[in-house]
Amino acid sequence: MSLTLYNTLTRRKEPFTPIDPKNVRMYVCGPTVYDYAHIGNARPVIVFDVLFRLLRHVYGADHVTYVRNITDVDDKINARAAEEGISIRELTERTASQFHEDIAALSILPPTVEPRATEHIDEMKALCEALVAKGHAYVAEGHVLFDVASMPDYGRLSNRSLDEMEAGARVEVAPYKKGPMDFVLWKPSKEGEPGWPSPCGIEGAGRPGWHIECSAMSDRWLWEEVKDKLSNEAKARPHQFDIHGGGIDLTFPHHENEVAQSRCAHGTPVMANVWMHNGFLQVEGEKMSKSLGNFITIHELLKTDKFGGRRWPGEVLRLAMLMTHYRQPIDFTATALEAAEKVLRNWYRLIGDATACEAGDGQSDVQTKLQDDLNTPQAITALHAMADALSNGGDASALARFKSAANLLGLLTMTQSEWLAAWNADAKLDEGEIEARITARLEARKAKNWAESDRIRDELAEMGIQLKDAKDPTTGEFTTTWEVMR
Ligand SMILES: Nc1ncnc2c1ncn2[C@@H]1O[C@H](COP(=O)(O)OP(=O)(O)OP(=O)(O)O)[C@@H](O)[C@H]1O
Ligand SMILES: [Zn+2]
Repeated sequence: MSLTLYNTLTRRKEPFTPIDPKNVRMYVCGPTVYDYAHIGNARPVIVFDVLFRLLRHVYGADHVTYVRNITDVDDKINARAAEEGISIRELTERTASQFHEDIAALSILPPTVEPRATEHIDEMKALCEALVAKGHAYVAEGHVLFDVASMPDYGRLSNRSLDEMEAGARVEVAPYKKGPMDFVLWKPSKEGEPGWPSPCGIEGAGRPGWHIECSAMSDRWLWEEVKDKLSNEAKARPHQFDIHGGGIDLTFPHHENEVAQSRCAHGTPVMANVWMHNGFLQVEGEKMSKSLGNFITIHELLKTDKFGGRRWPGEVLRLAMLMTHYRQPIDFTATALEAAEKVLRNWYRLIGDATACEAGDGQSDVQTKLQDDLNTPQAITALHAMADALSNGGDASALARFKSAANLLGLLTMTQSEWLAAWNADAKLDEGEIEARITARLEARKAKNWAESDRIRDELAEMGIQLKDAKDPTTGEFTTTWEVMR
């Protein structure tokens, strides 16, 4: 077994060695809960779910702690709640439960811990105090600010020098900052904004900056809560953990600043050993993002016909996403979803209602490929090879091996009946709609548009509707009837 991962910190692929193999620890930045998550946001959730599954498989399910937070205090949240005229709590609760509903449909395992920022304010304040006491932060006009000049290797993660950053700083610098790149750890809250008693002798209420939230939550759940059960080697490396992940846009400033806060507060050489970043999901070459307005939400993809004129099963989105390596950009298209759906349909047909089982003997090619920096495209190729072999005849254990190899990617987690039933229930096709599609298909046939006619047949089959074509022996007329597949 050898797992290699690309590390943003060293800019190369390296063998992964956990600090304590009995307690592998990973933190991934979760959503800021003020709006529906878009499918770009789904990418880190899916990618790190695959890594979580792989780590559990390699080190044992009870030996991996995965923390993915919820950011429920942020100025974007305040603004949205005010806009909608609802309380912040109402907005964050609603958005967080929508997020959970959405990602459950993508077969995402729940993380070990899902901490909320508002439940860790004391830890954030303690970090502010420690940073001020050690001369890495200062108080100015009700703010606590991190003094980046106090950290000699600030910029190491994102590979940029402080001079370069300062020269490029175009934002207007607040007059109370010592240096233009100094960032906020704590800021004052006005009447009506969420606030807590401030640290560092500041009077009045305030709230944390975004970066300090992740430094506090990762240390609480990956060090404080687990330190007693760690190996002696791991105890000798306090406040450090194995893997920290997120989208590539978080490298700077968010992760750079997390590193600065955590290392300076605890006096450590690293915050996390391995930093992993997924590439963007793009639309016509541009990052899918809320601010550009070019986004489609997970909810819309699953429940409405806004993308490609139809609804899509969550597992299709998951497979389509994993067809590209996590560090590459993905250009998102309906064609990719269609291709993924076709593959899944075939695979489900192949496994039928075989129930899940653990792969007993040996390591599959799928696992080997995943262990090479999560090479999901090659893992999927390996799954195709297993599927081909199976369709030429295979015994129950070959089937079980195929299914558990697919499970490692979070695929084929259901039986074929469950998949059809889930999709049918979701599609809620009424008879009128089925008839309308059959008419459309007959028209396509008349026009000799075989591709379209096949597409409609496949689409209905996907929803569990089987078509039967017949020619009337007397009139020669072509007719189609349908029935629900069993
Ligand atoms: N288009 C995208 N492709 C891949 N990952 C993305 C994309 N957009 C956001 N992410 C990731 O989603 C996670 C949640 O981030 P966050 O809640 O800050 O979203 P966001 O950056 O505010 O979205 P937006 O850029 O649309 O405003 C982060 O790990 C971020 O890197
Ligand atoms: Zn974070």
